[in-house]
Amino acid sequence: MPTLGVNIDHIATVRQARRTVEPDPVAAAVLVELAGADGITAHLREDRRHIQDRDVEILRRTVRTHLNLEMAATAEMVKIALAVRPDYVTLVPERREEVTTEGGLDVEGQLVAIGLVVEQLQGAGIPVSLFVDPQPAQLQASARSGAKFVELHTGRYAESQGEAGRAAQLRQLAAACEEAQALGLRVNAGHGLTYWNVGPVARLSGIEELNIGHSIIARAVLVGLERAVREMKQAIEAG
Ligand SMILES: CC(=O)[C@@H](O)[C@H](O)COP(=O)(O)O
Ligand SMILES: NCC(=O)COP(=O)(O)O
Repeated sequence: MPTLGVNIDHIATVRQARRTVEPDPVAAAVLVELAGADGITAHLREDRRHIQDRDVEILRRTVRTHLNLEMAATAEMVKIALAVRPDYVTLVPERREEVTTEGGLDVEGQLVAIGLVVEQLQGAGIPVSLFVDPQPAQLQASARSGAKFVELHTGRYAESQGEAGRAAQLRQLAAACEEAQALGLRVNAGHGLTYWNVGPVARLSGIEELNIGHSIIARAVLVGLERAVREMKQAIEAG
């Protein structure tokens, strides 16, 4: 059964809508952990559209479970990660004009650059996860990069239409889980997972952690964080 990492980016989205101080993602992380989350994920984007540097610095001092810092593979972000020292880093692709993360990292095409970032972070004792599409070439390149983890991008599964489409995407994710483990990679998964589609992904063999954000925060707006987190844990356990 995978653990649950809650991505609190969109607590910060509400705050940034007025460029004010509330709701505070740091306070949200405390409530999320009290509700039973197994980890906190925060994505410090280069454009700072939601999570701010201050959030990450304080989260490092307050998170009691584990802190996953999502970031682009840039010198600026490496410097921040080496200073903050999250429990692990997930390298994700970023484009300023994107609404949210679109595809996975092109590890195959950027193997040298990504490998250097992996070496810098893991050399400093910070494990690295690579956010990749569930494709053999990307998994093989991820293993060559030296990264400890991959996080399988579940966006295409989440957006798939109809039973046949979902089943096809799930088969691809299952095959990717198997190949990643055979390559010696540890496996997480995330993006676009909801209360309604998380079950089949939670049942895939070998996934250690599901990173879920938008769907939980969207429900929390209506019913509160504690219930939203608890119900996502239940949805994962129900499988
Ligand atoms: C990589 C991924 O799918 C998310 O963790 C990422 O944080 C999405 O970006 P936004 O939170 O800015 O939508
Ligand atoms: N890496 C996936 C993540 O942290 C959350 O993605 P989403 O659930 O907000 O789509």
